[in-house]
Amino acid sequence: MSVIETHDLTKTFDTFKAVDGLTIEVKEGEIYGFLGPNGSGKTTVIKMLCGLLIPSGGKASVLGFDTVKDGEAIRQNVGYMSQKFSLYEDLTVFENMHFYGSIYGLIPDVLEKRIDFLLEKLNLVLYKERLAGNLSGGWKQRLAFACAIIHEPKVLFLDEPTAGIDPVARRELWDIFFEYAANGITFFVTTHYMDEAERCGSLGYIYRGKLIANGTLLELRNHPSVKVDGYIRMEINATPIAKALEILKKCDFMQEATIFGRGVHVLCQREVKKEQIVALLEKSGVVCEEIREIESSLEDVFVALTKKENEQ
Ligand SMILES: Nc1ncnc2c1ncn2[C@@H]1O[C@H](COP(=O)(O)OP(=O)(O)OP(=O)(O)O)[C@@H](O)[C@H]1O
Repeated sequence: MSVIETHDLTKTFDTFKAVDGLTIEVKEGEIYGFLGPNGSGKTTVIKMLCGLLIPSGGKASVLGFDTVKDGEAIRQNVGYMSQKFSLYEDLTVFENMHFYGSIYGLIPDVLEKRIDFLLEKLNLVLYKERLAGNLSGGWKQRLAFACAIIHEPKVLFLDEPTAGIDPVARRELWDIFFEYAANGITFFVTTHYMDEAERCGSLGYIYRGKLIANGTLLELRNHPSVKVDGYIRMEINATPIAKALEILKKCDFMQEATIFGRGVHVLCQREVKKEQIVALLEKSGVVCEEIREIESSLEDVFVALTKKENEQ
C-alpha cells in the first residue's frame, strides 16, 4: 500500500522553482531516503507533505489524506523531526516529552504511559530529569525523535536526523528507525551521509528541485548515467595517491577519477588492460599496488547523476 504519493508536486517562491514536478510513491513500512545537495528542495518537499506549506502546483497525499485539504488529519498522523527541531533547552527530558504530547492533545493518563514507554525504549530513563540543553548531540537527537513519535504517528518525516552526531550514536538511532519500520511505520528521511542512504529501502535523488533518480540502491547503480556502456568502474591503489590521481584524471580512456579512501576510483574504458594503467603510472614514478573492478558506491552514483544533469 502506498502511504505517500505525490504527483507533479511543485513549489515556486516568487519566480524561483524550489520543487519542480515531483512524482514519487512510498510504500508502507518503507524507509525512503530523500537525497540531494544543499538547497535542492528536500525540506520544501517535507514541509508540503506535512501540510505546512501549500504547493504551487500538483498534489500530494499522505495516508490517503490530501496535504492541502486535510492538513489537520495529516498533522495528527505524521511525525516531523525538522533540521532545527525545537527542543526546549531549559526544560528537562521529561518536560519536553510532556510538552509535545500535550500539543497533540494526549490525555494525562495516556501521556504518562507513553513517556514511560519511550524513556525505556530509547534508553532515556537515566536522563529523565536532565535539562535538554545539557544533553550531548546524540542524546538530543534521541529526545527529538521521542518527541516526534509521542503521538504514535504512522509516518515519520525526519530531516537530517543524525546531522553532526558521532557514528555510534548514528548507528544506534538507525537501529531504532529499523525497529519502527519493521512495525509498519513509514519513514521519509533526508541525509547527507552515504552510509545511511545505503540502508534505505529505496532512494530518491533531487537536484535543483527535480527528481533525477528514484529506486532501490541496485536500480540506481544500474542507472544509464552511472553504468556507462563500454566503461567499468575500478579502484586503483597506488603511491603517491595524489600523483596517481593527477595522471589518471588527464587520461583519455578515463571518464572520471576521484580519491576514495586509499585508492582512486575511476570509470575506465572496458577494453583498457590493467597492464596499460600500471605502465602509465610507473612511467611517472607512481607505484601501483592493486587494480580491481568495483561496484559503484552511492557517492559514485550521485556524482555521476549530478555531472550528467549539469551537462544537460
Ligand atoms: N520561504 C522561502 N522563500 C524563498 N526561498 C526559499 C524558501 N524556502 C526555501 N527556499 C529556497 O528553496 C531552495 C530549496 O530549499 P530547501 O530548504 O528545500 O533545500 P534542502 O534540499 O532542504 O537543503 P539542505 O540540504 O541545505 O537542507 C533553496 O534555494 C532555498 O533558498
